[in-house]
Amino acid sequence: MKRGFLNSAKAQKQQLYPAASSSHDTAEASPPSQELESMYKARYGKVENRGKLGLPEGYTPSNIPMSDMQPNGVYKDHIVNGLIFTTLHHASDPAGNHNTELLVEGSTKQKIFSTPGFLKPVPKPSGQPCYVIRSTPDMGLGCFVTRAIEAGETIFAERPLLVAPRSCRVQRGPQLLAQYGIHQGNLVVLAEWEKMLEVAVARMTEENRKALMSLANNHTEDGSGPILGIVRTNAYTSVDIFDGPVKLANNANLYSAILKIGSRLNHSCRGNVTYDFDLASFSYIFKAEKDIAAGEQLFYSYCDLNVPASVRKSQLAPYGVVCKCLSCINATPASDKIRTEFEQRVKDSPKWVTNARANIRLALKLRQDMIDEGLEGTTEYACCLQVLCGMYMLMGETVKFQRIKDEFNKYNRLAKLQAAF
Ligand SMILES: C[S@@+](CC[C@H](N)C(=O)[O-])C[C@H]1O[C@@H](n2cnc3c(N)ncnc32)[C@H](O)[C@@H]1O
Repeated sequence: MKRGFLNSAKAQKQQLYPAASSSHDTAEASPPSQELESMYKARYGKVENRGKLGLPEGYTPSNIPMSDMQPNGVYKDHIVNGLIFTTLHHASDPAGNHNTELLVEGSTKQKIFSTPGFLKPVPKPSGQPCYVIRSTPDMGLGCFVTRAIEAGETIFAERPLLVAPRSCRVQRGPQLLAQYGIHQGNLVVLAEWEKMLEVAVARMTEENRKALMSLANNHTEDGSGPILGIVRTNAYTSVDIFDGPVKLANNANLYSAILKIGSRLNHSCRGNVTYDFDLASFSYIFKAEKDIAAGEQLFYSYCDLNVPASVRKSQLAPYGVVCKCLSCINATPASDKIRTEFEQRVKDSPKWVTNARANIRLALKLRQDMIDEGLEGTTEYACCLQVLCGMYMLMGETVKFQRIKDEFNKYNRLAKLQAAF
């Protein structure tokens, strides 16, 4: 999936805890070469078929030890290759089926565990569960809502099943590549990383292990083991959790999170769901970004929204997704122009307010274009409504003002803009 899979610009939100020794934002930095050498980046998405090339003769995968189990049924922490196997466990869940298995650097574990209020309960949506996972005709399993949902409503929230580094942190990675050559060396690195993931998965409760192992796997032909294949098909890149003080280029020090429900969300370029990660409860919170009718499928965009259909197609291709959303099947040069220009048009729109009567058409056209492209869930759409409200207010059009204001209030539940009316 795009965005790591979920790796697009939209998902690149600010981290929720500050960089330890940096007063400024998490500008991307280049990793020191030694650090880069010690990690091997597995490409997410569907990678090439490596044909019949197998593991090198004479290579035997490392044996990674397990730790002892504590009386509460949770395995003790232990360190292998500079990473800690640890379990997020909440006393209120003795069965442990809301546990998260973490495979993290020690300093990262410390940052996570020292988050103020950690570990809060997972936020509960109001009312009964309102989603179901079921088959789709052409996308495998998907997640559907069982009742009408309003824009801004929380649909579900969950802790990840597993959080592990995005890159394969194996011991002697560069040496393995040098010893076995780039192709077989890569296979060895993938096999070594699988061994680490095997231990993380062995530490899970049976229910969580089953949930993880039943997720989709597109990486069956590239040398990934069964767990790494699932991780690479289903991972949300956790932009809030990273090693060291700053995020490194190419996501090298970020983490992947695998979710039981969230990893069942299929892609659409006209998505209806967005998510936030809350570090204090260590949970992903999924919210409707549009009104969703009972029975509709939930979709999240794996690709960038502000690019033409051809670019979206190429961003999605590595993930085995051929998008058949209305915006893709009905794409025209005009719809591509809307996609590539809507952000700039929204940026320009506050200028229109000074001459509201002359410019109201521009604002109405912008709103309609965004609706046509299914972009109502974007912050830009709420900005556009805010501008329209300002224009109608200045024009003394109270009925129209009220109608757009009601719509603005709905979409602003997620956008959280400061409204001046
Ligand atoms: C994270 S999984 C989503 C859930 C998955 N459908 C399942 O059965 O568990 C991602 C995979 O779902 C499939 N998928 C997602 N969106 C799709 C779409 N719009 N069209 C076709 N397949 C899609 C692709 O195989 C993709 O690699």
